[in-house]
Amino acid sequence: MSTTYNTRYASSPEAVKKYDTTALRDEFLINDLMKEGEINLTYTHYDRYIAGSAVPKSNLKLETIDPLKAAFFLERREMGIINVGDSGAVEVDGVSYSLGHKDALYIGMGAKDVIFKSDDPKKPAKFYINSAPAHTNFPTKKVSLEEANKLELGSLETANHRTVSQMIIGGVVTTCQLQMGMTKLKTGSVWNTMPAHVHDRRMEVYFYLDVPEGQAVCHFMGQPQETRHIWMHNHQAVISPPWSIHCGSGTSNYTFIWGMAGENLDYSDMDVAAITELK
Ligand SMILES: O=C[C@H](O)[C@@H](O)CC(=O)C(=O)O
Ligand SMILES: [Zn+2]
Repeated sequence: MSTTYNTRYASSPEAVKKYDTTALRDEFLINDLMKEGEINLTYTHYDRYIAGSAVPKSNLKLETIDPLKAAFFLERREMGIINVGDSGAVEVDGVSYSLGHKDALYIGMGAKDVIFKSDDPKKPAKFYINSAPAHTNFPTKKVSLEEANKLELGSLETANHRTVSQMIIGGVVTTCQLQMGMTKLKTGSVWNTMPAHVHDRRMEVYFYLDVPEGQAVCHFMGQPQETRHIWMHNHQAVISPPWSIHCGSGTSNYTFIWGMAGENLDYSDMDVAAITELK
């Protein structure tokens, strides 16, 4: 078996108020990503969203997992992939898409064979994977970082100057409900998604990368007036419930991949929490 998974159930905000550090990390932190020679996935009960990784030494074939009750993984799902490692390829029903560092691939519902490959097993590709239920097939498409829709947000004065690259999003690629992109903080800026927001219509998963050796990112979650934090290290992900803020501050600048699914495809559907009101 090259494809393994674990399950995370959904938590209510009332329950989460009482979680200690261990409970919070057990529920929301994904800390088993980017293991060489494996496809490992976390199946969440938040919009049935899946987050995981594939790091091929030799070719890794995506297998279906039990909770899908599907003949093949993408029978009723769509998938987004971003390569955060060295160059590789994803073969979809015999068509090979080469993905360099930070290239993305959207795979539409119905694709039967998905195979992850590294160009050089000594310098493997590291594919970060998100998947959501789908209702129809939209064409598979590669999106490079250059092709992404860019938003320049924040400022150095407020330590949140960053570039959001919307990679898998309407206008760039058509999806059923999946949206993914990458946000890079400029040197000297440490705060992502500040002012923070909730969007109760949509869940989100954050994957932190390019965190320099010896540095870390403190991820904030919870209702705006009941916040909690999770210390995150490079190549860890965190599940963000729809009722929760999701922002972070690092001990240096860093990059992260956000992915979401839910009720609508309107990226700007966010309920911003005033900074002065956070508790
Ligand atoms: O709902 C959108 C997601 O939280 C991210 O796109 C926000 C983000 O990257 C940022 O502001 O830094
Ligand atoms: Zn968000």
